[in-house]
Amino acid sequence: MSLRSQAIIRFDHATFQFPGVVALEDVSLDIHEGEFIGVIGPNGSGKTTLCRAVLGLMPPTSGHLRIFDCACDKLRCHHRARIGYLPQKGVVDRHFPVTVLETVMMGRYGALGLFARPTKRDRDIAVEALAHVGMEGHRNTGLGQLSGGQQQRVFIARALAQQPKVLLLDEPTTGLDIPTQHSVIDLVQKLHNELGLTVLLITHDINMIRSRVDRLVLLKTRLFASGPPAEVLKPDILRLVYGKDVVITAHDTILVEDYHHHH
Ligand SMILES: Nc1ncnc2c1ncn2[C@@H]1O[C@H](COP(=O)(O)OP(=O)(O)OP(=O)(O)O)[C@@H](O)[C@H]1O
Repeated sequence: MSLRSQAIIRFDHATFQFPGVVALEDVSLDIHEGEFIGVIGPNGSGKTTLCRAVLGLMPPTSGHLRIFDCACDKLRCHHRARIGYLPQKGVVDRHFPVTVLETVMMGRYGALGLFARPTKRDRDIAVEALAHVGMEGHRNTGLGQLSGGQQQRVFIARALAQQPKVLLLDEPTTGLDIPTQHSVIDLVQKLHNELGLTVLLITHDINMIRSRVDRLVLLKTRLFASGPPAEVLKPDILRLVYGKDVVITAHDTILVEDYHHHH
């Protein structure tokens, strides 16, 4: 058995519910070390729930979820600390008084405990994380002074400062212009290749990631399809999941109408 066949995240017939709502049902999914996985699906299909589950914020109501072969029913389980997380982007106040390096140092707090003083080693790890995202020259800049794309790089560095095995990104390109969206995804791909990170990337932008990921996971409350992009992105599968909202152009670009209009 090769190392690669070791599943580091394993959903086994796992169901996740909010009161009165099944958010994800009977999901069985093995995520292997070193995979680059894109998670797609329509509005309300359970993408964020999958993310919350992996972070330990939502235990399964039936079935099992194991992270690094641990059931991790405590949020503070050290296995969960090996998962670097980029939340959906909020708006950063231009005057919020925090520097780039201070932001990245927050990624060390899980390892430090909240009241321990960071050491030189913590600082070195944070600076190295900034170098990985090409922002080491901005360490003393105010976070609010940066462009949206630069802020995303800093938040990715904060996740890297955790020295994670897995990088979990929830809609990392939302609110960015198209060239910046590409540069953020390029960076994620580079980190995957160079650091050997396992990547779980949640996105609605199928075209942006289809040529980059090893595997697509298509959700619609259930795990509807999982496999290489060419196998998942078949017109009949897409029509079943997205219905009349999906248009596939002559150039094979996939357009999903109405995405996020409810937000
Ligand atoms: N806090 C909550 N309380 C109750 N129901 C919720 C809550 N959060 C999500 N849900 C429901 O769970 C289901 C899955 O939602 P989830 O947010 O995981 O989907 P999503 O694919 O991330 O959606 P989107 O693309 O719109 O962000 C939906 O039916 C949603 O209405």
